[in-house]
Amino acid sequence: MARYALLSRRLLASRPCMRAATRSFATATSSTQQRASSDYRIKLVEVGPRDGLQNEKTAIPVSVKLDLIDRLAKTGMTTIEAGAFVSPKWVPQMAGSSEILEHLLQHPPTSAPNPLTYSFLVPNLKGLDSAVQVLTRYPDSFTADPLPPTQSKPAIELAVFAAATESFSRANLNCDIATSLSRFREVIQAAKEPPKDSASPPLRVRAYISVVLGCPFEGYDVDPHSVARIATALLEAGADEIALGDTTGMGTAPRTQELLRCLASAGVRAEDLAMHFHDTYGQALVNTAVALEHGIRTFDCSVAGLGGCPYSPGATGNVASEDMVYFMETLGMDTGVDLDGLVDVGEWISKEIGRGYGSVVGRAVLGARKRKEGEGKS
Ligand SMILES: CC(C)(COP(=O)([O-])OP(=O)([O-])OC[C@H]1O[C@@H](n2cnc3c(N)ncnc32)[C@H](O)[C@@H]1OP(=O)([O-])[O-])[C@@H](O)C(=O)NCCC(=O)NCCSC(=O)C[C@@](C)(O)CC(=O)[O-]
Repeated sequence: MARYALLSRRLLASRPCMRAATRSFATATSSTQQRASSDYRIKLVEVGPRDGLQNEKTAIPVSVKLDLIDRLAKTGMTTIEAGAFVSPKWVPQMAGSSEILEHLLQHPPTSAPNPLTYSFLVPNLKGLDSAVQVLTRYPDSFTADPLPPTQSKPAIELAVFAAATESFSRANLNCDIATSLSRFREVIQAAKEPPKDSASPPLRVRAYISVVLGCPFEGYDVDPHSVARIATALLEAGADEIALGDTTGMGTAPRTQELLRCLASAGVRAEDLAMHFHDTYGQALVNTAVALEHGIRTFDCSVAGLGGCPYSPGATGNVASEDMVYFMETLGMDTGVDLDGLVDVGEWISKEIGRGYGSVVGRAVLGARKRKEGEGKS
């Protein structure tokens, strides 16, 4: 009963937003007046330090991860996924996440141009407990909501991660979807309603749903209605945002559209959604365009196109942040991110972890810089 009451409330509340969603982004221009409108403002979630690095085979020192986070913050990125409180047996690369959180709280951002949020994955109460142990040692060093950069205090956000198929849920979380949802309900409730004597404020919780457009084990036919049911369950549990993960990069424009229409019919508002596209088949920006048309304004991306889930065989990196920023800015959307600075970070981290530079835009910007230098010399 409560579920239906909540759904109908969401459905009614979603009307203005759905009208905005149908307005075409193709008419966007970069005039100051239009860019000031929130419809043209894009929130990018930089997942490089977590999703970008979790699948790397050689151990990356915490100092490099911290350097990466710091450099990304300076480009204007407002939300940075900084680590994951998951089992180190499952994902060894995320083992230093407590250290990372502790360092970020001890060293507040001093030169980030925008309010900053650091996000951390938690798969269960044990992960939440590990995060809270650090947070309670520094109760005055963070907030739940982003503050102006002058306040030099980051916001901390947590993220749970469900899956749209049973096979992926078992591979990634070692449990079925129903069990994962009941665990996440507990995590979300504990994060949002900390005990009265706790030093931690209620925290914002994002909820991922992986493999929404294709599963490495079950193929392309992921039922959008199942995704809508899981999204609704997570929102009803108190999640602040649903991040739809095209983990395998199998998503196409028509199927992205079908999925988003199905979610809208189920009463899930565009403003409660974020898109997390991997670029395995080069469709991430096309699918991003479809999501923009649906009114979605929050997008995940990873510097230098790093990334991949260890439990999604064959999937490659997230859409590169450099490509995303360039794409958005050419549409007249405002990301608040300095593309040149981002390319410097992308080039640096690629060298640091011994990979080729995986951003098409990044390589083009570097090429243009080189040509300009050549012209200057001749
Ligand atoms: C959920 C579990 C832990 C279940 O794994 P399990 O083996 O069923 O857990 P368990 O409760 O039976 O515990 C087994 C051991 O793990 C420990 N343990 C248990 N929980 C934790 C914890 N939080 N932190 C640290 N240690 C933990 C626990 O203490 C115990 O240790 P032992 O007694 O053997 O020494 C495991 O499956 C896991 O860690 N999975 C995470 C996998 C992962 O991180 N995947 C990548 C992130 S998701 C992703 O990339 C997709 C995304 C978000 O980017 C979106 C997209 O692209 O789709």
